[in-house]
Order: sequence, then C-alpha cells, then structure tokens
Amino acid sequence: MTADRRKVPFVKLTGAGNDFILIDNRSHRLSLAPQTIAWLCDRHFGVGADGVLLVEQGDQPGRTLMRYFNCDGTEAESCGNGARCFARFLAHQGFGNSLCFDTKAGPIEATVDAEGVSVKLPAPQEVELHRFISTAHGPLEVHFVKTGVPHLVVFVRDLESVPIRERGAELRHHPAWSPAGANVNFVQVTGSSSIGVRTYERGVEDETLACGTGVAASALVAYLVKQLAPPIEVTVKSRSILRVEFAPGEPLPGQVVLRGPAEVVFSGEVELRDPTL
Ligand SMILES: N[C@@H](CCC[C@H](N)C(=O)O)C(=O)O
Repeated sequence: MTADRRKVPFVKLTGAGNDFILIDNRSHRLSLAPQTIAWLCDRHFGVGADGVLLVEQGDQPGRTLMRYFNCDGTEAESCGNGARCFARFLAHQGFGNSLCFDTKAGPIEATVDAEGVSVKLPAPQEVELHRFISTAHGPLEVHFVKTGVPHLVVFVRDLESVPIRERGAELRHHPAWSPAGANVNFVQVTGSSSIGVRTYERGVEDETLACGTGVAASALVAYLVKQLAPPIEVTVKSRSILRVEFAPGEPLPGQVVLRGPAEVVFSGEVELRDPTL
C-alpha cells in the first residue's frame, strides 16, 4: 500500500436517519481534503452519509474533540445528531455511559442507554424572532437561533406540502444570513407540546431525514413564539421522534437537552485515495 492509498477503519452510524461516517482520528492523524469527504459521503461512489465525524484529541489532556464535516466537505461547529452518534461510539469504546467531549461550539455532555442518547447542547445564542424578509413568494416571517450552528425556523400550516428543496435553498442562501448561511427548518405545530419538523441542511444542500440542532432550534422557537410547553416531542422526516427538554427561562432557556435514537449500522475499512492525505 503506498502512502497515498491508506486503508482506514470507519464506523457508520445513524441518528434518527441523519447518517454519519465516523473515523477515529486519534491514531491516524488524517487531514481529510474536502473532496475526500465528499467522496466518502457519496451514496453511489463512496460509503454514503450526510457527514463525517472525526474523533480527535482535545486541547486539554484526556479530552476528546468531535469534529464535524458536512458531505460537501465544509466543517461545521457542531451537529446534534452527530453528537448523539459520537457518544454512542465512545460508549462502545468503553468511555462509559456518562460522557463529556468538546466541539468547536463548546463542550457537550451526553448520557447513553440502550434506547437512546441524550446530549446537552451549548446554550442557545443570537436569537432573533419575528424578522420579515423578502422572498420570491413575497414577505416571509422567519426566526433565527444558533444551537451550535445557525438555524432559521419558519412555521407552516401543512408540512407535507412544502417544497423543502426549493424553499430551503432560497432561504439558506438569503442575503440576510450571508456569508455563513443557515440551516432552514419548516415547522408545523401538532399539539401543545409537539411539532413536526423538516430541515434543509446547509452543507448537504438538501433535506435530511433529521437534524438534531434544527430540532432543538425549532422546539425553542415553538416555546418562545407559540407558547408550547417543554418537553417538546418532535417528529422528523424519517418519522423518528426526538425529545427536546429545557427549563423555561427568561429571556431564553439556558440548557437544552436533545434525546433520540443513535445506532451503529456497520463498520468497515475504506481505502482513501486522496494523494494529499
Ligand atoms: N445534522 C446536524 C447539523 C449539521 C451541521 C449543519 N449542516 C451546518 O452546516 O450548520 C444536526 O443534527 O445538528
């Protein structure tokens, strides 16, 4: 095997249908080029996933760092479902069922059990409610919040009839959020503590089957704008149910806990072909 064609072990995981390729980079010290990540995530030519999770050594001794890359190769500060899958992997590796690891958006505490994984997300930031923006379909009321990564929340009456790809792409690239852009969540209120959410993800540039930080952002905005009572049950595109817990707080709840399924699907070895490795 030449130095530029390395066999690297990986684990494929899914969190409510949001799927990831996890590579334990503590020993490999790979620096993956964006085109390598895009190839790994390609569902026809690669392993196939929404993104790549790297397990790395944190800055502090004994700390683990989660790095997250979208399938287009861009790095994002965090990923809610990715964090739940990351915790599931660490628990399998013998780190225990109560864990703490770092992300570029701050530390995450996780609790792992047979049914699911709960993660405490970084405190919500930069909330902006009731902003009106102009769109191809006329003025639209949107809400913004950062739950580790930037999210827009748009309330709709009938989630199933929304052309997510078209409307999501327009809002994701809207000049109001430029240049970073934002993930876009379309939300239907279905009860006093329940919502349905479909998310167009930045970096995937399409709808995903679930988005953890998007689910958390949508539940928070549903509490702030529509007075829903926590804990809030969220049904996502895959039909999985995630749960968002927080203590009501002024002006914002501090700590947000996201709970849901996170499972290993398979593991294997992939031959990385990038000559820049
Ligand atoms: N799927 C994720 C979010 C991943 C990052 C996002 N696409 C971005 O670029 O901001 C989740 O579960 O939170």
